[in-house]
Amino acid sequence: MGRVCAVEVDGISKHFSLRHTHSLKESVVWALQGRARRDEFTALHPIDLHVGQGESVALLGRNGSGKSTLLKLVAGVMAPDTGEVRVRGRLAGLLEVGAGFHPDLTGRENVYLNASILGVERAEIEERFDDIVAFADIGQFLDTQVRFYSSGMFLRLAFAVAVHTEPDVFLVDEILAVGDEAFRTKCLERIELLRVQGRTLVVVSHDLPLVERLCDRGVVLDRGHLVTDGPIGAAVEAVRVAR
Ligand SMILES: Nc1ncnc2c1ncn2[C@@H]1O[C@H](COP(=O)(O)OP(=O)(O)OP(=O)(O)O)[C@@H](O)[C@H]1O
Repeated sequence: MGRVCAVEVDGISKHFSLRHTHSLKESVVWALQGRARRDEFTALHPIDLHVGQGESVALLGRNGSGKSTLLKLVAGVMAPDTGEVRVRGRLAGLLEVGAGFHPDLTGRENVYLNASILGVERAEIEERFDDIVAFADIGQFLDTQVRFYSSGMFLRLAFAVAVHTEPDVFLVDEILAVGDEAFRTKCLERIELLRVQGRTLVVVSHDLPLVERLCDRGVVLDRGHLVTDGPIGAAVEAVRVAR
C-alpha cells in the first residue's frame, strides 16, 4: 500500500505573457495587421507530481527550468492555467524574502500577521512567540519597521515564524542563500528535525550537496518538463551530467 499523498499535482501547466515595449507607431501597425503584441511563454508544461507524507523532495534543474514556478503553484500563491494542486495539512514555506510581511509594521507585529496568514490562531502564536523571537535572534530590530530590515534579517524572522507554525508541508526556495553561516546551520538543523518528525518537505535548490543531505527524492525539470524523478543520488547525478 502506498503512503498518503501530502502534495498532489495533476496536469498543472503555466504560461506567461512576455510583454515587450513598443513604439506607438509599431503598436498601431501591429494592431492593423492583427498581430499579437505579446509572446506567450510556457514556463511549465503539464506536470504530474505526487509527494507522499514524510517524503522530502528536491526540485532541481537549470536556471529558468520552472522550479520556482512549480513551488509557487504548490504554495497556492499563483494559479495554474490547467490542472489541479491539492495539499493535505498545514502548509508553510519560504518562497520569497519579505513575502507575507507588511513593510510598515514592526517585526513583532509581522510575527502575528505572518503566522495568521499561515493559518495559526492568535493564542497559539502567543504561546510560541518567545521561541520564534529567540530563534530569529534579531535583538532590538524586533520593534523596528521591517522596511528597514536587511534581507538576512527578513529571512531570520520569516524562517522562525514558518518553522514554529508546525507545518505538515514545508516549502523552501533557495532562500537560505541570504542567511549567514551560523543561521544557515541552525535552519538546516531545524529542517532536518521537521523531516525526522515526518513532515513533508519540498526544496528548490542548486546546492547539490545540500539536497543530497536533506532530501530522499529528486525531481529534475528541463524547460518546463519533468525529465527525471527518482532517488536523490540518481537525480543529482543526472543534473551533474547535464551541466
Ligand atoms: N511572472 C512571470 N512573468 C513572466 N515570466 C516568468 C514569470 N515568472 C517566471 N517566469 C519565467 O518562467 C521561467 C521559469 O522560471 P522559474 O523562476 O520557475 O525558473 P527556476 O527553475 O526557478 O529558475 P532559477 O534556477 O533561475 O531560479 C523563466 O524563463 C522565467 O523567466
